[in-house]
This record gives sequence, C-alpha cells and structure tokens, in this order.
Amino acid sequence: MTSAETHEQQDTAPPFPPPAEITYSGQYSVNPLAEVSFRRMCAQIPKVLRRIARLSWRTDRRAVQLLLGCQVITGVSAAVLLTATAEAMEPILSEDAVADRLRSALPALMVVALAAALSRGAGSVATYAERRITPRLTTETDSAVVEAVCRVEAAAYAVDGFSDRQEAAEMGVIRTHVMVTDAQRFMSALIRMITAGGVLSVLNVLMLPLLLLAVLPAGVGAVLTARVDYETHYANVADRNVRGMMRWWATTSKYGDEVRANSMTDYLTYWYRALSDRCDRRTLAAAPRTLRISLLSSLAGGFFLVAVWGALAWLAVSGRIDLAVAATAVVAVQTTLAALSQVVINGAAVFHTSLYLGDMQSFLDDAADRAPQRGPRTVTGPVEEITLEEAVYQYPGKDKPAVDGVSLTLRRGEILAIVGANGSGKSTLTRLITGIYLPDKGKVAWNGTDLTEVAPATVWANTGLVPQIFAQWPLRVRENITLGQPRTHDDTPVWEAVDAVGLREAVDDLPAGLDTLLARDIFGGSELSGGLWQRVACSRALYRKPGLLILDEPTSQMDPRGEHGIFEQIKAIAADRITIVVTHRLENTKIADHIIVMEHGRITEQGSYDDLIHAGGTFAELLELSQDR
Ligand SMILES: Nc1ncnc2c1ncn2[C@@H]1O[C@H](COP(=O)(O)OP(=O)(O)OP(=O)(O)O)[C@@H](O)[C@H]1O
Repeated sequence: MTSAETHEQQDTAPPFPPPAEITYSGQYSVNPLAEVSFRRMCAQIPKVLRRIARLSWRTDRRAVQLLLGCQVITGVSAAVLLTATAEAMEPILSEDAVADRLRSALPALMVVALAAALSRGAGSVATYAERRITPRLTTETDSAVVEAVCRVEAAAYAVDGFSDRQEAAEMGVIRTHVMVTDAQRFMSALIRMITAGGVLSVLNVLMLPLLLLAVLPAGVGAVLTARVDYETHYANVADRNVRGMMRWWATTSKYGDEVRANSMTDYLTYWYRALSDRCDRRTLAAAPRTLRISLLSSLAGGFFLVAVWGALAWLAVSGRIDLAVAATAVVAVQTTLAALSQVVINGAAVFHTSLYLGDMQSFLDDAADRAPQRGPRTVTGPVEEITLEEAVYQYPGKDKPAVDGVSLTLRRGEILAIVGANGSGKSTLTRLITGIYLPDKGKVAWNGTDLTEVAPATVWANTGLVPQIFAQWPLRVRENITLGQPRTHDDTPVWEAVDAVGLREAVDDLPAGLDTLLARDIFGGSELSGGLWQRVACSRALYRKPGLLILDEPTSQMDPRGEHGIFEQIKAIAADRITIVVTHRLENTKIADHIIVMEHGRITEQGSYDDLIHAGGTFAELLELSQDR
C-alpha cells in the first residue's frame, strides 16, 4: 500500500468510538441518598463523629485525650473571654477619667488576654494531636481495605458491582485525610458556639434564636451541596473505576512496547480524555443546582443577619440594654456567628465525609461477609487423593456453567494433563481443584474431606500454582521465589529452586544476584525477559514443595531448552505429589499418566497419550492440526 493510500484510508476512517457506557445494575446501582430525608442526613453527623472518635481512639489514645483536653480549654477560654470582656466594658464605658477607667478595667483585660492566649495555644496543640492521628488512621483504613479485598473468596471478584464498591471505598480512605480535622474543627466550633451563645443569651434572650436563623440557611445549603456532590460522585464511580484501571494499563512501562508499536497512544489518550470529559459533564451539570442552593441560602442568611444587627441596635438605642452590655453583645454576636459558621461548614464536611465513610464501611462489611466461611477442618499430612464428583461452577452473570459436571480422581504420584479449546473450562477446573472456587453443585474433596468444610489456608499451604497470567512482583529475586512461604535465613533451598528451572546463570548475571530488585521502573531495579519471568514463577511453585502442583501453560514463553528442563523437573519430582499440567502444546502431555480433554466445561475424552492419539477424537484432531505446518 502506498503512503498516499494509507493517508486516504486514514482520512475516510470512522472517528474513534467513545468509551462504552458503564452502568452496573442490581442493588448497588441505587444511590443510597436518593430517598434519604434532610433530617436523616443531619442525624448521621453524631453517628459519624462517634465513629471517627472510635477509629481515632484505636489509633492513638493519647492524641485523642490531648485533643479532648484542648477542646475543653477552648470552650472554657471562650466563656472566660466573653465574661471578662463584659466586665472590662463597664469601667471602660463609664464617665471616669481615662486613666481610672483603664486601671479599673486592667484585671479583666488581663484575663481576656490570658483566655485568648490559652485558646490559641489549645488550638495549636489540637492541630498537633490531629496530625498525630490522621496519618496512622489513613494507613489503618487503607490497609483494612487492601486486606479485606485480599481475603475475600475469589468468587467475589466476579460479583456485580464489587469492584465499583471497592472504588467507592477508596474514596472513604481518601476522606480520612481530612476527617479528623473536620471533626476537631466542628467540635471546637460547637463548644465555642455553645459558650458564646450562652453568654449572649444571658445578655438578651432574643439574640440566640435570631443568630441561629442567620446561620441555619448556610447549614442547610452546605448539607444540600454535599448531597449534590455525593450524587455526582456516585454517578461517576463506575467510570472512575474503569478510568483508573485504564490509566494503569496505558502508563505502566510493562505494556509500553505494545502501546507504541501498535500506535495505540492516540486512541488511549482520546479514550481517557473522553471518559474524564464524561465525568466532568456530570459534575458541571450539577453546578447550577449548587449555585441555586448557595444563592438562596446566602439570601436567607443575609436577611436574618440584618435582623440580628437591627435587633441589637434597637435594644441599645431604645435603652433596653445599656451601652456596656451592647458592646459585649457585639463581641458575643461576632464570636457566636463565627463559631456557628464554623459549626455549619465543618458539620457539612463531617456529613460529606460520613457518606464516603459509609461506603467504605459497607464495603468492609460486605468483604467480611464474603471472606471464606467454610468450616474448621484442616488438611493434614500429604495430599494422597483429590476427588471431584459431578462438580459444576458457573460465573455470576454467565448463562452456562464454565465447568459442567466434572468427575475425576487424582492420586499422589500421578501427572494429569488438561487440554481443550480456549474457554473450555480448563483454568476454572484447576480453580475448583485448588479450592479457590467452591463448586455450585457437586463436590471436591481432598483426602476424602469436602473442601466446603476445610479452612482454605490449610488447603493452600499444600498447593503450588503457576497460573497462565502470573504476577511479576516488584520485589527482589529472593522474595519473588519465596513469596508466600515462611522466611528463612538459608538461601540453599532458594538456589535449589533456581537451579530446578535453569535460572542460575540469569540470576548470576543480575547486578546483585538474589538481592536484585525485579522492577525496571524503580531506581536500581532490573528487568527479566518474559521466559525468564516464567522460570521465576515456576521456581516459586517448586520452592513450596507442594502436595498439589498446578502448572497452567507454564512454558509458553520459554525456549525449547528451558521447556525441556521444566518438564524433566516435573517428572523427577512427580512421585511425591499430584501434578496437573494445563497446556495447548499437546506434545507436552506425553509426560502425563492421564489426559483429559475439555469441551464446553465437560470432559469429552480421557486416557493416556497413546490411547488418545489412536482414538480419532478431538485430541487426535488437535494434535494433527498442531503438526500441520
Ligand atoms: N473471572 C471470570 N468471570 C467470568 N467468566 C469467566 C471468568 N474466567 C473465565 N470465565 C469464563 O468461563 C469460561 C471458561 O474459562 P476458562 O478460563 O476456564 O477457560 P480455559 O479453558 O482455561 O481457556 P484458555 O484455554 O483460553 O485459557 C469461559 O467462557 C470464560 O469466558
């Protein structure tokens, strides 16, 4: 094709398709705030304050005690400050000589100065205490979310909305950065408001309700705005989740070659921007609503504020309160007003936080419910036999089972090969055998014990799995091999595992041998080739010396020498364990004692290699195709 033709084709090509509309359905697609009344929303604030206090208490008791002490000092100093101001006003506004007025007011003024200093000091110490709590609280909640996800039954990943709820929970973690600050500011403003309001009520009983009316619209406005923000956030959760995943895929150096050499950059950046624009559109669509809320609440607040000052002026001018009291009232009104505004702003922030914390908590609760609850029995001793009886497994949302009534017996010392077309259920079958998934129907038993009754950790202590797609951990070579096993100071078994997969030369070539960090992106890190990574994954499984060894396409990226070495090794250690090899390279199944052929989730043929090549079935056909070049 000439370059002119290429250009012409590009000119006439249809525009990029926009990202798919991502909406998940089911119970989690409903915004939990949609039906909630304003009163119920406000009622959440004390609840969330208690939760923040509980979380903080668990994180750092002394800092919480310090924080509470500071709150008390703030409140007391606010009351002392106002009372002393009232005392100072009387002599200051009297008819005496200036020097006498100042002398008489001096003790009260000194109390004012001391109370102000105390209040400021308490504020600074409270900030210090809050800074001690916040980072650890964030780490606690963040780690709780990570741990919860790692500990759920693997089947939970396929449940509708699980990953979006995880994304929503992440927002709760982010909010923990500001939640103690918000709660602390809310509490100290509340205390200042109560004390200043109390003093004000003593001066004139009418003032407090008027002041409340002046700030209440701002409070209502702030809570309603938080509600709108949350609605937008909720509508964007699924898109943000996918955008986050795509961001990682598009920017991680592992896929950099593919992105560049296949000229994917334009579409990926367009896609990313289009999804961001979609989120922005939802956010912008909400802006007029928040503007309306803000304007209306300011208008109502302004009206009542004018009424407050008007009332104060009227009380003073009509002689209902004397000038000294009026002057103190001005200070009290200012203090109460500032405190009330802070209460309202921080109260709304606490409410806003409560929404995200609620999501986080409900995700953690859901994840706890999805943690394995299988039974207390354990797998002890060597794995002698694994049996499957009519095992069926269907992924959520799928209309056909991935494994559909498989019966099988595996005995120690045997090698089983599983073959079959893509999507025929091979990997799912291995997940059932290892107990990663429990069958919907039928039974999987290890040494005669049904896996539904066995604590899964005791099963997985006996398994070694090389999955088709394995993780390339950004850890040192040593940890990449020993990951999942108890730590040991002795490198001998690590080197044995390295030698078993023919990796010694490559490890010796690395700058720091077993201590080399296998992460190209990190300073000082190194990278391995695809085949060498696959050898690392195999050595990880062999290092475990498992009772059940499962290798799902373990050598797909290896050179023939490497592949031969691995299969020799599998044969050499097969006597002590059950071994399963999933492969499309049918030649490799020669090492197996027994081969099963899967089609549409069922076993359609089985036998030894020689049986199957002469049976004239799918196996023989696939083998012939693989040799037809
Ligand atoms: N996590 C999952 N969620 C939903 N469906 C899945 C999941 N994993 C696999 N499936 C579906 O289950 C069926 C069997 O998949 P499985 O991965 O077990 O096949 P396989 O034989 O190992 O395929 P391959 O040879 O391509 O590795 C397929 O229809 C697949 O789409």
